[in-house]
Amino acid sequence: MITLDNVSKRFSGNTAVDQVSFSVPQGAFLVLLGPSGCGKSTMLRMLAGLDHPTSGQIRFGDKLIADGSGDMFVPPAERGAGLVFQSYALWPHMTVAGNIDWPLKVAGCSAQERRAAINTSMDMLGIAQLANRYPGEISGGQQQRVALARMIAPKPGIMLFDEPLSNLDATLRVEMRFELTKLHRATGATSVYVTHDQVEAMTMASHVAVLNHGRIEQFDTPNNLLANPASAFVAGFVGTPPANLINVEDGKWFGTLEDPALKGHSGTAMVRAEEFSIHAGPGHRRIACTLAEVVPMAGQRLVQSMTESGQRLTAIAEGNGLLSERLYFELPASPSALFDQKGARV
Ligand SMILES: Nc1ncnc2c1ncn2[C@@H]1O[C@H](COP(=O)(O)OP(=O)(O)OP(=O)(O)O)[C@@H](O)[C@H]1O
Repeated sequence: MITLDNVSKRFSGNTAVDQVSFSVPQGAFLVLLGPSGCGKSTMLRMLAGLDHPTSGQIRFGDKLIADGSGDMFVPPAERGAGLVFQSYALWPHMTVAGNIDWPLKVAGCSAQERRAAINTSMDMLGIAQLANRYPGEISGGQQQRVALARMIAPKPGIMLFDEPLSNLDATLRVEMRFELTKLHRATGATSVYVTHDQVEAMTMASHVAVLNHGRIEQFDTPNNLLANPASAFVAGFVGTPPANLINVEDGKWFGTLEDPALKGHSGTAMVRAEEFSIHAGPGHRRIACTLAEVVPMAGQRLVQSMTESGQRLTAIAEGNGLLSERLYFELPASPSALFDQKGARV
């Protein structure tokens, strides 16, 4: 179990992590998800022991490993946590096997233990045939596999990942997502994974912490984030495509279309792309748009368009029918969720 209790991290006046509390059970796959600069890496670095919290407490199981008061700080090497970064950080003068061996050697394992751990972790990542090559002689994807094998060789109880797939191309990323999920299951280690890619989060996580400006917007399962976003920020960040957030003024969609379902509300309303229907002409509950972009997606089309007031809307079009430049998006009978002017769910 990993527990954070009111953890904050300030860098000379700048608050990177702001009073974060959560707990995940042993064996969880926690994803820290959020836009650039929201504090994900700082949280991971505090778990790894590379940064000290300014206040609050971090526990692995029952053990206090860092306390903002400064009274307790377990050094990185004694936390039983392995770390993999976006850059593979392999030693260029050591072979693949030598790189994997390095942390085992530092930990003082016997030659026999080391040999067994190197072979097991190379087998798990499917890189045994590369054992005697140098990092300069293997591809980027293979280097990332070596970095992962090096991380799991000492059998860490906690695996920490900082955007490990961002240097890989799209096809390799999909393959490695699958490999990472397999690795997580096979090792049983609790994983914490930093990304700004919500597809990675949704496919791999058991728990997701959505971060914004150093604070947790929502801590939930991937399904609940999609079904019940706690804030406008979450609704506009997760999902493929993310939901539309439509401006509502005094009970009127876009400030112009009055609707009893919005009575008295000002803020935003959530409409998922699949809840709009697309029409060629005007009508009840329809808003005029200009076609901006059409993206084919799994037998359907993602249609991006712009309203006259400049709001970008996304809808799903079935089939291959021709779409004219002038379109009308029809609103559903009621919004899936309403958010107030500060973005909180109402
Ligand atoms: N060593 C540091 N000194 C000062 N400010 C820092 C330091 N490290 C991070 N920050 C600041 O803390 C905030 C959070 O940074 P952090 O790297 O944790 O964000 P992130 O969500 O991981 O971003 P990215 O996805 O771009 O890596 C940012 O405003 C950043 O500038």
